[in-house]
Amino acid sequence: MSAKPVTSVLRAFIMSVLPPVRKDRIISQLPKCFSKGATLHTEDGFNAKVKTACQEQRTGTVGFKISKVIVVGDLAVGKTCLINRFCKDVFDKNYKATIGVDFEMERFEVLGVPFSLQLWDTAGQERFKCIASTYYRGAQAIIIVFDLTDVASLHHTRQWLEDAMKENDPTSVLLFLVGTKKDLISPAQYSFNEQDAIKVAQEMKAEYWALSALSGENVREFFFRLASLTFEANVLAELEKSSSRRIGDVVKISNTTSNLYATSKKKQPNCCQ
Ligand SMILES: Nc1nc2c(ncn2[C@@H]2O[C@H](COP(=O)(O)OP(=O)(O)OP(=O)(O)O)[C@@H](O)[C@H]2O)c(=O)[nH]1
Ligand SMILES: [Mg+2]
Repeated sequence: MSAKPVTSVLRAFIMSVLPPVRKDRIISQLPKCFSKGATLHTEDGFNAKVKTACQEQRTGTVGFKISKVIVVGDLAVGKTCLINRFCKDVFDKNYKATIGVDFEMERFEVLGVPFSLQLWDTAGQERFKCIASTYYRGAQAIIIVFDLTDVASLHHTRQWLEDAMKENDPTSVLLFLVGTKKDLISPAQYSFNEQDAIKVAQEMKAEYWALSALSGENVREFFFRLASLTFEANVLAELEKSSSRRIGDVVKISNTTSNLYATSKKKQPNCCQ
């Protein structure tokens, strides 16, 4: 039996048990990057193969998969506030440390295909780090957060990335370096700090964003961009799988054809496998 009827039936079943995707979670165009100096995708629109596959309903299991996204960074940089601003549209000025991990689900519709993200909010406090790190594995995207008003938190992002990468495949995971609390910094100071942040993002091969959970500036734009790029990578992987199944051979293609950083990524050994 071919795979198509099975996936169609499964999709119909899942659609019937899940509530519909919220109207404000529908993505029909690729959202713009924040900075052309540090982006994962230089094209203006979605990959043409991805658009065609969505139109022809050839996205395989993508429509009922849940992509894992982990959020890491120093304590009190604003990870929880960032997730809460996007998922619940709330902001709490009182600091309540995350203990271990927490997670939120967000459902989108991208190019007409349902797509879910599971956002894992991890603890930045040292004493909870070993619990949190047990949840790093299997991420499709990693958000490394720093506080724009605290330069040390930017420097620590390299260590957060290194720890998260021990549990993940560097050839397929998408990286985002996110500076928070933009409302607390003057435009002049921001421009000065941005150069450093972009340099770190380029070294990491991450896409850079600056935002504020307090004002909401760039929060929705950032998550829409993340959802879109993760979706695109999933569809391309699905197309690669189905073409290799058809021709009986494995063809290696990069996650996003226009991924600036894709060619220089090398597979590193995973200590836990
Ligand atoms: N002004 C301002 N304050 C923020 C912003 N984001 C977070 N904060 C404040 O920063 C503090 C820490 O925020 P959290 O989101 O709890 O930090 P966290 O990174 O989740 O901290 P851990 O869970 O301990 O790792 C809180 O007092 C927030 O109100 C922001 O965009 N602007
Ligand atoms: Mg937290």
